[in-house]
Amino acid sequence: MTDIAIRFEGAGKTYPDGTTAVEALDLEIPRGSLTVFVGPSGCGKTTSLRMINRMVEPTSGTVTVEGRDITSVPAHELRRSMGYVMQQSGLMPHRTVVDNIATVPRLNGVPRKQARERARELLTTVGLDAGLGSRYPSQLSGGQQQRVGVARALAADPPILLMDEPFSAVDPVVRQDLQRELLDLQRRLHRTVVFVTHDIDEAVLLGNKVAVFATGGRLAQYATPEELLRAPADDFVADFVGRDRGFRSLTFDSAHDIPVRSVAVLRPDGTPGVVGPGDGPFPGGWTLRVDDHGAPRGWVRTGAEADPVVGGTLHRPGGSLRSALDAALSSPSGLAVVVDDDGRAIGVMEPGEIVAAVQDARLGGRTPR
Ligand SMILES: Nc1ncnc2c1ncn2[C@@H]1O[C@H](COP(=O)(O)OP(=O)(O)OP(=O)(O)O)[C@@H](O)[C@H]1O
Repeated sequence: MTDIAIRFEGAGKTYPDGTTAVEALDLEIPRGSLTVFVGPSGCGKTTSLRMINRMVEPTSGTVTVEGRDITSVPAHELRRSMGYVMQQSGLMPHRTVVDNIATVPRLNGVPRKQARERARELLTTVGLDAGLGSRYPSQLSGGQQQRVGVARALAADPPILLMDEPFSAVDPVVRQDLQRELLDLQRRLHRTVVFVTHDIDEAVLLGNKVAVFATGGRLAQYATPEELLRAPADDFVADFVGRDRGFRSLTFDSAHDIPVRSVAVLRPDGTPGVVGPGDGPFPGGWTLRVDDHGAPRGWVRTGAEADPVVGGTLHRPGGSLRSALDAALSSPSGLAVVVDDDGRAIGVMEPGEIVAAVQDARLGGRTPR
């Protein structure tokens, strides 16, 4: 067995009205990976996804799944071997949540009781209370319905999961939860997931590989998120990925070369102290207030009697350059606070040293545009 689960070879789709939805597509999707199809509206992402389960038949070329030309597999059989999740969860309104999830296993001959038991288990897998199983879809929130959609797609334990803009109809907060849970799920289950979105941030967050489609159904670039951000293949990809891509790509650079400096601290009982590798001088003229456990509680000007200015994200050792930069930019003192796994302050990073590291990262290996 190769490590390729799905292979498009010159696979194209031209509709009878002459619209070319997908130009001859060559693409290999590795087994166990999460591959994202991304691009503007109408560029052929959904059509390409649907060619995998024969909801759309290519007009040229072939699609193979696990080495088999899919036209040799009856469409209904093929679809049962793949989970499918779409934007509107597509749940059947007159069936309970549990029976919705159990649909495909029942079609595959699993006895009702067993299928329902498994359905309840799956509810917990996707982060829902098993008690919701007896409700009807309309009695769930949009985010809950999408989770049920994912549970239903997983019910037959398919090796391949096709997801067509599954999170785009829910609000941004719920969407973030769903994205995090999908990543979590994928870490445990290692399915071959093909995920369609028009949101580049979602693509970069979720994808092991990202296929960027351009208008007219052309594949503009197929790369890891990191490659995409660092070296967009052409102007179309560069524009689509966006101007702040350099900033986003810092997520892939480590901050480990930036020295952690010591900082003056003030404990709740008023005793001054120092955390960090040395005993000064302390950068920036600021003192960090800490609580009894040493967790940061805000900044005061050294020597000044004032309420601390709170705020700022925290950086952890091993974190990315972006995390260090975020911590500095959001810190009232301009110093990035570094904390250990227990949240205790262990020092600071100076903004000048962070910026120098950002410049180094940009010069080393970035394609200037
Ligand atoms: N049945 C059809 N007949 C004719 N043209 C079609 C048909 N289905 C889709 N198309 C066209 O094919 C092109 C690609 O459509 P597709 O749905 O794959 O795009 P998409 O990238 O998924 O878009 P979106 O993000 O808007 O869902 C579009 O121009 C669309 O209008």
